[in-house]
Amino acid sequence: MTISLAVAGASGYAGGELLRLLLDHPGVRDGSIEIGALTANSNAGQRLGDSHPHLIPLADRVLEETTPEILAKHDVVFLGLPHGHSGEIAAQLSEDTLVVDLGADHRLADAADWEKYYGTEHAGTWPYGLPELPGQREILANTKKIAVPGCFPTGATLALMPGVARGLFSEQITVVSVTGSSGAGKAAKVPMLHAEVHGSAKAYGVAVHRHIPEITQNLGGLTDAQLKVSFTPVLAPMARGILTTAVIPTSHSAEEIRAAYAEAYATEPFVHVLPAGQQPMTANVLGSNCVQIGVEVDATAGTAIVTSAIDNLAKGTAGGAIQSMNIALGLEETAGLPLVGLAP
Ligand SMILES: NC(=O)C1=CN([C@@H]2O[C@H](COP(=O)(O)OP(=O)(O)OC[C@H]3O[C@@H](n4cnc5c(N)ncnc54)[C@H](OP(=O)(O)O)[C@@H]3O)[C@@H](O)[C@H]2O)C=CC1
Ligand SMILES: CC(=O)N[C@@H](CCC(=O)OP(=O)(O)O)C(=O)O
Repeated sequence: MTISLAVAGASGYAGGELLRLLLDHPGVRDGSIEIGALTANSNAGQRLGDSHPHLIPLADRVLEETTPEILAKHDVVFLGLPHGHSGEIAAQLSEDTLVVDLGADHRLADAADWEKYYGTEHAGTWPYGLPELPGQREILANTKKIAVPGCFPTGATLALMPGVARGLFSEQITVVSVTGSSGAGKAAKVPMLHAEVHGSAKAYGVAVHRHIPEITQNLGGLTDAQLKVSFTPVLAPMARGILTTAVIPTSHSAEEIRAAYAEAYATEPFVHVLPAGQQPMTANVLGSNCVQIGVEVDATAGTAIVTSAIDNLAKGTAGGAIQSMNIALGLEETAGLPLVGLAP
């Protein structure tokens, strides 16, 4: 049986990255998965190649309107839409359709958190598409709805998970993530122009970024401790990549913490804990679904310093979405997901 798949928001960065990865998915290559409708908003009626000239095999496909009727004809629907647009569309799709939401709409469990940080009505909560979380693969293998994590929560959660779950850190967690500008999407305006971003770096969303409750939710689910999570994103002059630095008071040694991380991630295909003294670099993971993690301790300060590097568009969005789709469809989890980055 052929699985038919649609991508809503195909003209955007997340939709484009999904299609780039899907084109090399073994299911697409052997014909068992068919790329069906590609939909957009302002670009509907245009060629996909006008939005994504790099997607050469699909360049002449015409983008359709994003309607439930067009999406409903498919077994799998990816929603790469701005926040607040997935809930209404998803509600009009069949219960049997595997819907993978790349937006934030279904990530948070607490409606009050959603309303506080997003300012609209909460659409509901779906199983969270981070397979590395304890017990999550089983949940994803038995669901038809997946909320793909935000890019910062992916980098921060994977950087902190083993230390928090094993009680190696204190409750006060400080996270700073340096990000490339593609995280803001194609529709971003003046603040993302080359002249504004090039040769400069700036913090934004300070103390109010909407990924604070998502990171807190992920880490809070791993411990009974009352975590206090501070998160600050920093925009850097690069297109892709997120480098996260987490600083957490600890009384444990670097060797002990690194051994705990190595053990926790020993069987994870995409998570790589680096040896002592080696630090993650965004270039090492670009274009891949991989995460690099560095673990050090500053004994003088009494803090662990854990760093992680991801590609925001790959493991941080489209790659993570395909990884969860693979699990939900009973396919090889790593299918179609590059294990090697594009460095230098
Ligand atoms: N970029 C990233 O690194 C990450 C993105 N995400 C999430 O993925 C989603 C997509 O982000 P991204 O691709 O970056 O954003 P883009 O702005 O690049 O793309 C948005 C897409 O949604 C379409 N769209 C815009 N408005 C509407 C509407 N009213 N109805 C239907 N479609 C609409 C656009 O169509 P058109 O261009 O034709 O107007 C475009 O295809 C967002 O929810 C984002 O938060 C999550 C993690 C990381
Ligand atoms: C550079 C930049 O602007 N990045 C975006 C990250 C968006 C994202 O990954 O996540 P959502 O799916 O939750 O929107 C931001 O900080 O809002």
